[in-house]
Amino acid sequence: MSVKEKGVNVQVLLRCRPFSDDELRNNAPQVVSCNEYQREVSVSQNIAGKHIDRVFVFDKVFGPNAQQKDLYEQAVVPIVNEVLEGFNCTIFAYGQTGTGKTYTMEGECKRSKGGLNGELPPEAGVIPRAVKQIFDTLESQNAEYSVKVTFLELYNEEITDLLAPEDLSRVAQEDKQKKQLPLMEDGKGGVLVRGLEEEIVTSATTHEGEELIKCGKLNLVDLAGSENISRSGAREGRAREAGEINKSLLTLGRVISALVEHLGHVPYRDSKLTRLLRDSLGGRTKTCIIATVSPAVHCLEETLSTLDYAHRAKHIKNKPEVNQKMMKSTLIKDLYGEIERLKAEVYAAREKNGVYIPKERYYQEESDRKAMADQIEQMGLTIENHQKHIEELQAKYDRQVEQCTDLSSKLDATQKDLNQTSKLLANTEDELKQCQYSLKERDFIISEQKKAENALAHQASVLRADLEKSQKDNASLFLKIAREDKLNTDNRSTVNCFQADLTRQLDALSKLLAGSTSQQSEHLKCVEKLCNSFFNVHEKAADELKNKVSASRALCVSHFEAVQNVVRLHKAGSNAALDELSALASSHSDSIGELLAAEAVEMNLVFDDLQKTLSSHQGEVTHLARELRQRFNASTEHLMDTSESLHGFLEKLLEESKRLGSHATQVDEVQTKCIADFQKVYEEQSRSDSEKLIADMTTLVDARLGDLKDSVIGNKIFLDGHISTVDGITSDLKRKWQDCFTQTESNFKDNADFSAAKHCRMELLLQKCVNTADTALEQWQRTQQSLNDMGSQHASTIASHVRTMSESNERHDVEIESARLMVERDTAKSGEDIIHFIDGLSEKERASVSEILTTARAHSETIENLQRDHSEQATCIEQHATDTFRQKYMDYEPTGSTPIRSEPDIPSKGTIESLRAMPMEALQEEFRENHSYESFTGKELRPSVTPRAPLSQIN
Ligand SMILES: Nc1ncnc2c1ncn2[C@@H]1O[C@H](COP(=O)(O)OP(=O)(O)OP(=O)(O)O)[C@@H](O)[C@H]1O
Repeated sequence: MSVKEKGVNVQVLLRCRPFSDDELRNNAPQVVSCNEYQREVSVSQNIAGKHIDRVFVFDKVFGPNAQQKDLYEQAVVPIVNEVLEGFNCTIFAYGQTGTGKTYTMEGECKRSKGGLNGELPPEAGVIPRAVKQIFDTLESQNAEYSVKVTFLELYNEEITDLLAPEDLSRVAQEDKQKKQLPLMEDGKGGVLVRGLEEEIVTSATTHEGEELIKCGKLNLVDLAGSENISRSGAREGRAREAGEINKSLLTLGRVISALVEHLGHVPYRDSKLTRLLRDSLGGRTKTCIIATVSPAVHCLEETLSTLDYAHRAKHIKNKPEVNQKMMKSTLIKDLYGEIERLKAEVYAAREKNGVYIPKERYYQEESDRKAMADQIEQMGLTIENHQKHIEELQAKYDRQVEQCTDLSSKLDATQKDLNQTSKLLANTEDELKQCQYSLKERDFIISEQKKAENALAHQASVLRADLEKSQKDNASLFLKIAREDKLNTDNRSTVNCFQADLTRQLDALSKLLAGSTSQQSEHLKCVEKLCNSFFNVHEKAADELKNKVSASRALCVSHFEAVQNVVRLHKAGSNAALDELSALASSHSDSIGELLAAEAVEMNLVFDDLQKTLSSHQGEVTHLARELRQRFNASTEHLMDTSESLHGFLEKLLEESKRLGSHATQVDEVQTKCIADFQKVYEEQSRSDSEKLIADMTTLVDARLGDLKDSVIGNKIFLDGHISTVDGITSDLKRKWQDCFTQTESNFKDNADFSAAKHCRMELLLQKCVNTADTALEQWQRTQQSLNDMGSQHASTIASHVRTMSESNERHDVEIESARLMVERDTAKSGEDIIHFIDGLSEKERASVSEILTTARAHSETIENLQRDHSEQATCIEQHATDTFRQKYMDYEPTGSTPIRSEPDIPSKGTIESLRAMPMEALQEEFRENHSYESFTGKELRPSVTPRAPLSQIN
């Protein structure tokens, strides 16, 4: 497998800063020590009185004494070279606040003066050095190049362009929103910051030669402090800031975990930082993390956390690729495209007629917009329906109002008619009263006449008695009193005069009576006519009234029915609306429930995931601890084995030494034997060969043998010494080994204790995490339950409300119905009452009118009778008086006895005149004085039905 396929691990460097002045002043103990050669960082800890060291190995380690230049040359130069080769590279600093991230990345150029010949000051950090290297290299290559720089700040999840023109950066705080730059997918799996200022730093003169263009990118990132948010002093106002920073760093941690553990889903999208660094973490960029720590004890916890974090990040594998080299023409084409796009953007920005948003958000917003449009359409339809309904109701209401107005105008007209009729009735009643008054007046006059007639009759009878007495006296004196003839003649003439006078009077009376009677008859006729006309008018008015009342009743009924229909419609409408509301509420509640259920499922998944992760972590930690222990045990065993094998080896060595000793002895023996054999052979040969030569040879051999013997002995002595030395060394080694073994064993035990303690601690932490997750789950379930309860409560409240409303509608309907029935009944009753009343009134009037007519007729008859009787009586009186006078005065014979002259008591003319009835006007005057018209009531006006006696007895 090639490197490209396998991937390259993220390079992790560790830099520990020197003690700060404060820390030095406070004599802060050192807990971090760096071994740059071994690339190790060890952290000393004292846990429960035990001293424990933790060691981390990184790709490179820079201790407190490491200079900026050292770090740059050892770690960054190769990276910048790779950038110049066409790779994309990222260097980011990670660590607690105040541990030197900015110092490492930027350095302290401002404080320090630059060196000669454009040399950077020794305090200059990675960024200025990298920039210088890039330009130096490009210049030295004498190549055509172009360098662009972008400088952005990611703060509170908001990206700000630090290269934006100054006037823009000076805008008010509220305008800052506009300046925030959106992060967008570039469509090639990467991200770009839309609208980020690109500064072209410098460009060498153009050389038309090479057609291929290399392109490399270097990202230099200075992260925020990695410490706990609670300790960063983030309170209240800064909570969001802390939260957002924390979110970025937490997401970065999660991304690293996901990459290290090869999880399927890497949550790059959860923060802008991870979106920006996406290609640097598990992508095609070469990445170098510079972890910075403090040596002081008070930062221990954060230091350990940073070390753990950085150590984990070591396992991230990136697959760096050289950026595609492109043809100049293609690049120019691309650049033209880019220019066009930028032009469009500038135009849109200038005209403010364009908006740029991420694709996902666009699609999301598009779908939201569609859903909202549908909803709005539906709502529009509902509103339209409601509007129509309202319009219908309004039209009905208007019609009802119109009908009501019509009815009220009709009612007014009827009222007016009724008033007129009432007036007419009152007038007619007045006229009737007047008539009745006149009748009474006439009755009174007639009774007065009767009284006068009676008085006259009485006077006439008195007169007759006196006359009879006088006639008797005169008859007795007739004879004697001749002289009284003259007187008698006078008497007769007086009587004749009286008779004539009486006749004249009676004639006048008769004439008066006849006139009065005819006047009365005329009057009565007039009354009758009036009564008839009144009756007709009244009947007509009553009929009309009756019709009007019936019509008004029918109208009322129809009106009530219409109202009831409206009410029914309204009720149906409101019931439908209420049903709709209820359905809507329940659907809302259902949708909330569904949403919650969906959310719950998702949350449960998340929690399950979390729990699984935690339990897998727990299992892994346990496994790790077990493995660690096993490894400890294995290494202990291995050590034991090694020591035993070393023992065996040493013993073998001893044995070998001993064997060497015995071998030397054997050699010695063999040598001795060999010498003896040689001597023997020599002696045998010496007997046969030249003696001198043999003697010489013998001497030589002897000497040689002596030498050999000496050397063998020396060898043996040396070997013995060597064996004893080896023996000493071995036993020494054995002892030392024993010591070392004991020491290692105790170390292992310590380590095992430490790891057990850590294991316990981790288990505790994991348990806490699990508990937290459980609590969160419970909390979530409780929230869900309460939300569900709330939803159903809400729905039931709405339903009960709807029920109450519909019940009240029903009640209202029933009430309206009963009211309608009651009104209808009352109206019918009152109409009938009116009709009955009018009928009764008409009946009464008819009766009274007929009674009037009867009375008038009787009256007229009586008057006629009176007139007839009167004329008969008058004739009779006249006749009787004439007969009586003629008889008395012609048949008178003297008796011879002259009675005593007596003066007849003849009423005087004045007396007789006083008996005359008063003139009509005087009688009317008297009647009116005694009976005022105002106090006059119809009941008293019943005319006397007893016919008055005619003036029959006057004479
Ligand atoms: N290696 C170093 N050698 C000398 N001084 C250092 C070193 N590292 C850091 N310092 C000093 O420590 C102080 C804090 O460093 P710096 O501001 O770079 O920390 P930081 O991690 O960037 O903090 P923050 O997260 O708040 O930005 C500075 O005064 C800096 O000069």
